Amino acid sequence: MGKKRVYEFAKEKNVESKKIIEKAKEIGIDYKSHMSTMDDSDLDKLNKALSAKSAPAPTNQPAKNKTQDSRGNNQQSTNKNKSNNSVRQQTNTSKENRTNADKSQNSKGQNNIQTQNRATKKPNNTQSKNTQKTSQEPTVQKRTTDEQQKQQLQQSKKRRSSRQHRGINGGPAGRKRKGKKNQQQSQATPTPRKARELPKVLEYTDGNTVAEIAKKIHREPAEIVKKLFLMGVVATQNQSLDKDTIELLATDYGIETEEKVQVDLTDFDTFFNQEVVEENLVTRPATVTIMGHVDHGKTTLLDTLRHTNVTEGEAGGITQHIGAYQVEEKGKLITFLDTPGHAAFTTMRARGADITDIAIIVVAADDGVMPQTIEAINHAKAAEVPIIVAVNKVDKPGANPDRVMQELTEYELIPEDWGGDTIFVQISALFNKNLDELLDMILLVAEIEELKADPKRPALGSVIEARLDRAKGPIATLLVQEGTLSQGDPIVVGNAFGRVRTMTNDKGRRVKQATPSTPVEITGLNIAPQAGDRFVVFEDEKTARQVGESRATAANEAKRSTTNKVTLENLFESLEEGELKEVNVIIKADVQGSVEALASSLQKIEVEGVKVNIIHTGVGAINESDVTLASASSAIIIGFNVRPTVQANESANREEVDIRTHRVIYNAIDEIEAAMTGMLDPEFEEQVTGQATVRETYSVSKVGTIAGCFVNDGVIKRNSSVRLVRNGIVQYEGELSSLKRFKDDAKEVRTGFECGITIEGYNDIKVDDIVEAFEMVEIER
Ligand SMILES: Nc1nc2c(ncn2[C@@H]2O[C@H](COP(=O)(O)OP(=O)(O)OP(=O)(O)O)[C@@H](O)[C@H]2O)c(=O)[nH]1
Repeated sequence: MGKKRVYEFAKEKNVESKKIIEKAKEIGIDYKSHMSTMDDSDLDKLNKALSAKSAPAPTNQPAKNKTQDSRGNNQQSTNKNKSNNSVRQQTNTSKENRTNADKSQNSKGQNNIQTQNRATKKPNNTQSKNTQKTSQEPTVQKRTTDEQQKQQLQQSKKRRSSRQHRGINGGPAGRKRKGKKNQQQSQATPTPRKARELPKVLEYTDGNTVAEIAKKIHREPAEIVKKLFLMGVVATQNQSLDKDTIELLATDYGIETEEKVQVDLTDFDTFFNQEVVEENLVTRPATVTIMGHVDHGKTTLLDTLRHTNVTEGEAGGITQHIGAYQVEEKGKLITFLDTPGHAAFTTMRARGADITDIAIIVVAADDGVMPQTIEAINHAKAAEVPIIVAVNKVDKPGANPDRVMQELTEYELIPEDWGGDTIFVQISALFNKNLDELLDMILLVAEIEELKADPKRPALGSVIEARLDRAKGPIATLLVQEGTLSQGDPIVVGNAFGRVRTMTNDKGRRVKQATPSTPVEITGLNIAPQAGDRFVVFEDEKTARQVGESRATAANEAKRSTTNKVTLENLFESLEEGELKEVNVIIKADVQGSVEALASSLQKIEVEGVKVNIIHTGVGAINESDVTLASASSAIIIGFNVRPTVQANESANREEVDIRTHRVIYNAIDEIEAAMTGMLDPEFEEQVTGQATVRETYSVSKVGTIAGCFVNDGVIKRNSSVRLVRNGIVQYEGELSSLKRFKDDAKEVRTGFECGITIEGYNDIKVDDIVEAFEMVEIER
C-alpha cells in the first residue's frame, strides 16, 4: 500500500481535505492539494495537532460540517469565485444555459475526438490557487458568489422538501425543465428517483461532466453538485470535472474508479503507432522510390519497369498515371512511386508520410557521382531507408561502373564484393538489361526488412498525389500502409473527409478493395488533400466528418500559431525538455575545405550528452532541397559564405526552417554551442530588406565601380548594410557608399525600379551579381 493521500486522511478523520490542508499549513506542512501524499512523520504531527484542537471529533454529517465551518466557507466562497464565473455563465439565462449545454454536448461528442482537460483543471486549480487570492477578489464578485451559494443551498433544500411532498407524477419532466426560465421553481420539483444501488466501479474519463458522473452512479446531479460543494468545489451539472475531483468523489461514495483513457482521434499518430497484432501480420510488397542526379535515367528506369513487368492478368490494361504502380517479379509485387527524385521523397516525409521502404539511387556509369546523387544519398540516409545502387547506362561506350563504385565508397556505400553491405546492380534502363536482377535485389532487401502489415485492421496510409478534377471532384492516390481499404469506407485524408466512392488501381481498373502497399486512386472526398498527407478509415461517416472538420480547424489554428520546428531560439528548450537527443545540422559552404572544417568543429560540440548530427553537407548556395530536408529532419541549416536562393528563402519562411549564415567559422560554432547551452542572445536578427541584380557596371575614376541594378525584391535602403553575392557565394559584405535613382541620391529604391549602387571599399562588382540589402532588427524573444 502506498502513502496516504490528504483526502484519504481527511476521510478517516471525517473532515474536509481543505481543513487538513489548512491545519497542515498551520504546523508548517505544505500540501498542494487533496491528492498530495503524506509522510508518516507528517501524519503523526497532524494527528497530534488535530486531537489537540478538536477533542470533540467532527461528526460525519457533511451538512453540519458546512454550517459549522464559517471560516472554511469563507475560503470556499473564495474558492468558488473562479469556478463561479463559469457557473454563472451557465445558469444566468436559459439561452446561455442551452448554449453552454450545447457546447458541453459538443465537446462531449468531441470527447472521442479530443481529450478535454481545460475545464477540468478548474476545480482543482481553484482549490489550490485561490487561497492566496482571497483578499484580491472584487467584492461584487464575492457577493454574487455568496448569492449563488445561497441559491444553491436553497435549491437543494427545496428539492429535498419537494421529494418529501411530491407525488409519483413529478416524472422526468421535472428534470427537463431545469435550466429553463423558471429555473428555481423547476429545480424545486425534480423527479423523485429511487436511490438505485451504486455501481461497484465508476468508469469515467477525465473531463466527464457532473451530469455524466451522476448518470453513471445512478444519482441525482444535484446530489453530486452538493457533494462537490461540500468538498469545496463549486460546479454545475454541465461542468467538466478533472480526474482528481472525480476520484475524490468516488472515494466519497466508496466506489472504485477506472479511468477510460480517451483516444484523440484527430491525432493520426495514435493510429499509425497502434500496437500490432502479431498473428494478423502478413508480408506486404515493398514501396520503392527512385532517386539520383538529373538525366541519370530515373524516368527511363521507371518507364521500362512499368511496361515490362506488368502484373500477369493485368496485361492489356491501360496503364494509368496515378503516382505509383506495381510490378510483379517471381510472383511477388513491388510498388514503385512514380515521382522520382529526392525532393518529392523528402517533401512527403516532411508532411509525415514515411512510405518508402527502399531507395534506388541511380547513378549513370558514364557520368559518375554528381551533386544530386549525394543529396539523394543523404536524403535516403536521413530517412533511414535502405539503399540499392543502380549503376545505369552500362551500355554506353564511356561507362565506367567501377569508378561509380569507387566514388560511392566515400559516402559509405561499399559494394559487397569490396567488403561492404550495399547492393550494386549494373543496369541499362534503356535497353532493359539486368532489370530482373534489380527487382530480385529489391525483393531480397524487402525480405531482409521483413516488411509486414495487418490487412485486417481499419485501413490507414498516405497520399501519393491529389488533385481536383472538374468532373469527378477531389481525387487522391492513396497508398494503403495498413489494413484493407474498401469502397464505401468513411475516411479522413489529411484535413479532408468523405466516403471512398470509387477506387481505381494503377491499371485503370475499378477495384473494391486495396490491401497493404497497394496504390489506388479514390474519389469521394470533400476537398483535395495534399501529397504526403496521411489517411485513416473510421467506423462511421459521422465520426469521419467530425475528425476531418476538427483537423481542418486545428490545421488553421496551427498555421496561425508557431510550429514546433527546431530553431536556434527554441533549441535549448527542446533539449531541456528531452525532446531532442541530437541536433540535426545541414552545412553548406563556399568550398569543401570550409565544409569539413565546420563539420569537424561542430561534431566536437557536446552539451550534456546531446551532440550535433550532420545530416547533409554541400558546396554552393543553400537550395530548396536543403530546406526540404531540414524541414523533414528538423534540422538547422548553417551557411558559411553562402546564401540561400530566393526559392530556398521562401520555402524556409514557409516551413519555418532556421537558416544561419556566417562568414566566420568560429561564429557559426559559437552560435550553435550557445544555443545548445541556452546562452544564445537572439536579441537582434538580420533581416534582408531587398535584393537587386546587377545589370551593368561602369567604372568611374575616383568613384570606383558603379553597379546599374534592378531591384527585384523588397527595398534597398541607403543606410542598409549590403552583401554582394555571386552564384550563391558571398563575395563581400559592407556598406553602401551611394544609392542613386538616375542622377539623384535616393533614400530607398523599391521593387521594379532601377538604381545605381556603389559599395564602400569594393569595386569588383560583376554583371548578374546580387546585391542583398539587410538590416539588424531587434526581435521579440
Ligand atoms: N544509353 C542509355 N541511355 C539511357 C539509359 N537510361 C536513360 N538513358 C537516357 O538518358 C537520358 C535521361 O534519362 P531520364 O530517364 O530522362 O533521366 P532522369 O534521371 O529521369 O532525368 P530527370 O527527370 O531530368 O531528372 C534520356 O535520354 C534517356 O534515354 C541507359 O540505360 N542507357
